[in-house]
Amino acid sequence: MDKHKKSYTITEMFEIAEPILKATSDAICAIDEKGNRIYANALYETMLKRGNTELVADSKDIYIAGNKKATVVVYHDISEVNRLRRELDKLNQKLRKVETKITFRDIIGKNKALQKVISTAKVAAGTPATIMIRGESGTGKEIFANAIHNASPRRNEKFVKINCSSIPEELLESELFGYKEGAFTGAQRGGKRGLFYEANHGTLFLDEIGDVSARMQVKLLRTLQEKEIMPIGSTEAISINVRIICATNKPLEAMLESGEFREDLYYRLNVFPLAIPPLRERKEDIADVSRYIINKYNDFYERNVQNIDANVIKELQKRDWPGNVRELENVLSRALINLDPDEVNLTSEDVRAAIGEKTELKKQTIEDKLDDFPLQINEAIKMTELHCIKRALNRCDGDKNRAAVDLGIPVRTLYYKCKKLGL
Ligand SMILES: Nc1ncnc2c1ncn2[C@@H]1O[C@H](COP(=O)(O)OP(=O)(O)OP(=O)(O)O)[C@@H](O)[C@H]1O
Repeated sequence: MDKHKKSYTITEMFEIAEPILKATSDAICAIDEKGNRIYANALYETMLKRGNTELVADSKDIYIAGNKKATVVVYHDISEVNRLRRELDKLNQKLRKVETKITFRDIIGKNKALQKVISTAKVAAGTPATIMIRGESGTGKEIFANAIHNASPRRNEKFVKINCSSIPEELLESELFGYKEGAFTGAQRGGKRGLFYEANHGTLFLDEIGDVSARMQVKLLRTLQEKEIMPIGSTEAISINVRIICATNKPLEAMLESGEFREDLYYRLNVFPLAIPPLRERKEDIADVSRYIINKYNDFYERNVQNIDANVIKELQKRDWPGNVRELENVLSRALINLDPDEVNLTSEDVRAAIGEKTELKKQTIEDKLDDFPLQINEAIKMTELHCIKRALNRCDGDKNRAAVDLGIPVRTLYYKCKKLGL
């Protein structure tokens, strides 16, 4: 032992260590061998006074020259850790519900036409045939596609979905078929597997199939005929085994007439047609669907609605629901969010308020968008013209004759405007 080393009393030791003990985020106190408190840091006072704090404590005895001189107790505040743990548990519960596979039992409605579609879909699920689902937006095309996949022999393989209308043509091609490394500038290293490849042995759901361009229709037809894909920039075809389910809200038969949709592709896709009726044609289902939605979202929004007033259903049945079940789901979700967490009744006032909120919101977004327009009228008109013309040309695959008809202007005016706007 170092003879020159000064020996300290336990109290002096705490005084020396004070700056360190003060800097920690734990509450610390020390008790001498007689049980008297000889030290407590500032946090000790505040943390132990806060009644609801969740704490865990550790203690250690301190010996000097073999004699026990004090016991130090360290308290950790674990309320934040516990809060996060509870949050995580809740999220995990929600996630488990979301991950639960969608089945035909999730498609609610006793309406005869809907029940007929469900039974046809069940038969189709057992076959490898291509299925074409028709129906307005929000009628349940995607849940049907999911339920079919989960009832099919491919249920343990992947279900891959792509919305063909939300992606520009060049991107759609690489998304679907993939590309080889170096196929084009900006192509990622190692290339990219397309969704057809991803869905191999499983199901590929091509949503909004009526919106694919003429060129992509040719590529899709070739893929379905040959059962192989050719990634962009590659010379080697890859065999694939994919079940196709597609959906659209477009009048495909009229598009065949006008030449916008290929007949050969139509017949390849339309092997098992399923047409989902809109909600306004099955208003008798609104009660069951609403109850299902409330049950589904009660947990999600941490609400506790147990009763739906009879007037609510009457009120809901009066509407035509152009956005179908999705719109009904949005209205009921908003009504739930606005309720008190303990409220057990959903009244027609709650629903009316939620419907009203929606119209207000819609108005606001349009106004907001207009707020971003240039102040100068000429500039604003130019911007609108540019937007309308681009949209029409896109929809008509660059065909100016058809675009001019859609825009309601002579084709010569369209040529002139395109030149002026630099298109
Ligand atoms: N019969 C039904 N029973 C229960 N929920 C339904 C039913 N139909 C639709 N839904 C729900 O409505 C919402 C919209 O359904 P989905 O996305 O399948 O419609 P969609 O026809 O594919 O819409 P879009 O054409 O806009 O892509 C989803 O949350 C879905 O779960």
